[in-house]
Amino acid sequence: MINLKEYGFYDYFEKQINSEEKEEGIIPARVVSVQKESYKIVSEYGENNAKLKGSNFYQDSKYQIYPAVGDFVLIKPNSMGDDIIYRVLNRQSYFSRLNPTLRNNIASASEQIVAANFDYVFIMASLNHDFNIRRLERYLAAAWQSGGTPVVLLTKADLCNNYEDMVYQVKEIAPAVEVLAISALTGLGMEDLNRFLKPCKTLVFLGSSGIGKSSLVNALAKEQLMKVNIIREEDSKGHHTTTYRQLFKLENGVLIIDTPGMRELGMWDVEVGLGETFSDIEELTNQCRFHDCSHKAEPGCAVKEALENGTLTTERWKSYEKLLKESKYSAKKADFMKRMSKNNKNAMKLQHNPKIKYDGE
Ligand SMILES: Nc1nc2c(ncn2[C@@H]2O[C@H](COP(=O)(O)OP(=O)(O)OP(=O)(O)O)[C@@H](O)[C@H]2O)c(=O)[nH]1
Ligand SMILES: [Zn+2]
Repeated sequence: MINLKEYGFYDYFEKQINSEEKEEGIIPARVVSVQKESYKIVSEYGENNAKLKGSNFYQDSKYQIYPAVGDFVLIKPNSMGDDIIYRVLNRQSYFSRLNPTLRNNIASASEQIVAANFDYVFIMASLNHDFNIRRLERYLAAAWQSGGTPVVLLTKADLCNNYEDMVYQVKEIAPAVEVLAISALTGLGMEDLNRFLKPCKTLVFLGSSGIGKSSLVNALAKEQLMKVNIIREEDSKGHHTTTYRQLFKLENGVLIIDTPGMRELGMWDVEVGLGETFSDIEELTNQCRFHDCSHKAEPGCAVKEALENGTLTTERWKSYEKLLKESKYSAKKADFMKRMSKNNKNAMKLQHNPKIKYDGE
């Protein structure tokens, strides 16, 4: 039998289970992967597939909150097949993004949870040429807002001969946050990490691609992550398929959440990315007659003109608009958090109450 405490299940979650549920034989479990509508969970009986109890989740039903990776859920175990998920317990922390299927309609776009119930957010930035303090600020804001505790890891310290300076710079923008320079290659600074690598604690990573996340996890796991992380199973046609666990436990008991959604958040580089990739369009918009041009029907719209004469393709314009919408959404979040974290007390309060919403201020 598995003790769910080893998967981070503690009092905050336990207290949410009511006596009726207990009498009905409903037990807690943690979601380890989500693929469309099929879930993989771990409960005291081990790992199993699970599906939603339809009447509890579908339209107009009691629970509109769907399970995400890292969530604690209540299930009715089923030794013959899929366990049945009854509901999602309140989250202690989470990261979200706009639901990509609804992105084109910003007004009705919903939040999609990409990771839940983590203790630490490892914000990673590599100490090479693209070290960017503004980007770190945004990651910090997002991390505080998530309800997890941020820890900044400056990676590839072996490639930087003044990493102490960089650590100092980061500490200036984040006085309450632990900042560590590490190298997965040489092992530099790795022992300082031990403070955060406690059994039953859950980590997520925030940072762009190539910063050395896999190398770090492999160094922590002391074996190839792939080996730790792979799930082999037979699909309905009897074929062997390979999927990846999105929440997994290292031998030392540390839990790690790694989802495609988290990776996407790491790439969500608000102003910097936008200006760089779409500088031609930004230039065009500056040429519109009205500075607040919506580029729809205004006279003297440079965008409209460029679209008509073909110097700007509709596709490119559409993707710019899409990105702009997203960045407005995340900038709003980041802004709010910046104001909040000016006053550290507020940030702490927020940290313990992730349900405070940036749009409800
Ligand atoms: N010099 C040096 N190189 C490193 C270090 N850690 C990782 N690298 C190199 O950086 C590159 C990217 O490392 P990964 O661990 O794959 O980075 P990642 O963040 O997992 O990248 P994605 O899988 O694309 O998200 C590889 O070539 C690594 O060998 C380090 O501490 N020092
Ligand atoms: Zn215009």
